[in-house]
Amino acid sequence: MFLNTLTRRKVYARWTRPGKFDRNLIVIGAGAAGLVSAYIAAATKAKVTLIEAHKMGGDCLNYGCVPSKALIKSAKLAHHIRHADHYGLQGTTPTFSFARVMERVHGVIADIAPHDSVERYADLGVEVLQGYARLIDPWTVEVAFPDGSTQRLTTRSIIIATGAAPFVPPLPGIDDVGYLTSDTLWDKLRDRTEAPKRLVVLGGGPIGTELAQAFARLGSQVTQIEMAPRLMIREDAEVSALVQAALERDGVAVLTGYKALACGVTDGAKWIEVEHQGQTRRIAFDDLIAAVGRSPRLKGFGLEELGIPVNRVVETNDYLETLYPNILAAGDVAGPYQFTHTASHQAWFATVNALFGSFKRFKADYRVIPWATFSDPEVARVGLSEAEAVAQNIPHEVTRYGIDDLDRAIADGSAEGFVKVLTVPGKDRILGVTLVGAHAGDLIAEFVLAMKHGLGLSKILGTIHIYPTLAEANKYAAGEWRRAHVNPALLAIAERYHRWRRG
Ligand SMILES: Cc1cc2nc3c(=O)[nH]c(=O)nc-3n(C[C@H](O)[C@H](O)[C@H](O)COP(=O)(O)OP(=O)(O)OC[C@H]3O[C@@H](n4cnc5c(N)ncnc54)[C@H](O)[C@@H]3O)c2cc1C
Ligand SMILES: NC(=O)c1ccc[n+]([C@@H]2O[C@H](COP(=O)([O-])OP(=O)(O)OC[C@H]3O[C@@H](n4cnc5c(N)ncnc54)[C@H](O)[C@@H]3O)[C@@H](O)[C@H]2O)c1
Repeated sequence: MFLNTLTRRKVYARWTRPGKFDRNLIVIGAGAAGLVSAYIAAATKAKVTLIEAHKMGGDCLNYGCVPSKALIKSAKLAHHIRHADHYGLQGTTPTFSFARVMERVHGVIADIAPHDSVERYADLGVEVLQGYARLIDPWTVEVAFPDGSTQRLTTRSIIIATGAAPFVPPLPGIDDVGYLTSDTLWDKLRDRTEAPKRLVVLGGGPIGTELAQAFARLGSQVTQIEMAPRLMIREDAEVSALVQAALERDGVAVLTGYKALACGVTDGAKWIEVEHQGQTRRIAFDDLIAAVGRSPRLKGFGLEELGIPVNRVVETNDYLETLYPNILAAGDVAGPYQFTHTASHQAWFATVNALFGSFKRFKADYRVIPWATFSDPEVARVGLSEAEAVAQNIPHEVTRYGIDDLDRAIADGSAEGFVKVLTVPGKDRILGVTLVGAHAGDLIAEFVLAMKHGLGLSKILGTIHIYPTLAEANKYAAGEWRRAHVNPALLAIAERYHRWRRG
């Protein structure tokens, strides 16, 4: 669909281009993608307007990364109190008010909110408008303000950064039983003195897995329902197995290969009907969290009227340009990833291409994309997984280091997990890393740097890592690779040399 320049020009033919523009850039949506776009534009002295319909900071700050990680922290502490005997203390059932935990979650959001606030961005030189934006033509955006007034702005370029919203599966009865999503649960559960008693978590992706474990640790009786054969299907099967075992230890009933069919209320009691290998059964619950994926926000702001093609995400080319090269997209709405850090990463390409594309355009670079799921143990990945390498027929070698062997992990009582490194056969060049263990999301940074800058495992092995740290796992993994690649001929010579030296 993205043809030559002539064809591209044709898409503008039905519109009247303004003689001049009020702004260089309008950014729609103030989540990670929009904030970073506006920041870069202002830093390069462009006149930029950022339009947000709801809350500054978008999903990550208000409904996603921030509240979930704050909840996970309280849950981990509850877990440690419960299992304090592992550390020579007396384990006990934690007593707490769930409302206080949620109060802390909201406190954390409030503490971080100034980073993404209207005031901060205004100080940086961004014009921030709080209203709903709609594309009128390729250069005009209309803002509808909460008081009912509207304003039309013209701009040379536009970045669509409208994000994604939780997908709610169309199960019969789901509206009658009521459900929570990541958008609603932080407010709806805010004043509860106790965590939901019987909680169903629908979905075994990162959201479902992080929340299922956190709520179980905070006292909920959790049933997690995933229709795929295993949790966290994008990761290798051994990762899914390890995470499932960890969740089960925390009391989560993990049902994989279970399809949700319907929900209902019988005599005031809520249930969900699931099907597994031809058998159906009902699971009673008090609350249900739908965590079965997030759908990009594509409707209601002019994409249809402008004829901008969408296919689950806004269609963009390598430069993040839509059908109209002056309208670009970044973040969850553009895909293919749905992470805060990929949204910010794309924002750089979208903004630079929007503002300076007439001189030089940059292709969005997806070569080294890391992510982590903040279960306990954490799961972090960069590059290829073993299953992907096999499926794509990519020649590779696998090196493993078991974190159960790591001094610091043993001392910390977190001796679980592994580092798995895929390399080019016979070389130390890294193709991908999967890291499972405490702080895996932090530890993987060294491999991300190595991959990004072409450093092989020998360079990691040759780097001093502080003893005793979890980060030593990376070095030991590199050491495993080295041991498997010693030159036997050289070793034989060394052995003869030592024998000769002994006389
Ligand atoms: C529970 C949960 C946990 C998560 N944890 C992590 C994590 O640990 N790490 C991680 O990297 N990612 C995590 N994510 C994903 C992360 O939150 C998203 O990838 C990220 O927020 C995407 O940023 P974005 O800018 O693309 O979109 P958003 O943050 O969704 O921002 C889009 C903004 O656009 C606004 N908007 C939409 N339409 C209009 C319009 N027409 N006019 C004006 N404004 C509009 C919306 O109100 C919204 O504020 C998590 C998500 C959830 C739900
Ligand atoms: N730590 C992180 O970085 C983090 C944390 C949370 C979310 N996120 C982002 O948010 C995105 C969305 O996360 P998510 O977990 O909601 O979605 P997901 O698409 O990753 O996982 C959803 C899961 O639900 C299952 N499912 C779908 N319909 C179902 C049904 N009817 N019954 C049972 N199971 C069903 C799917 O098989 C899938 O495994 C992720 O892809 C990720 O990019 C990131």
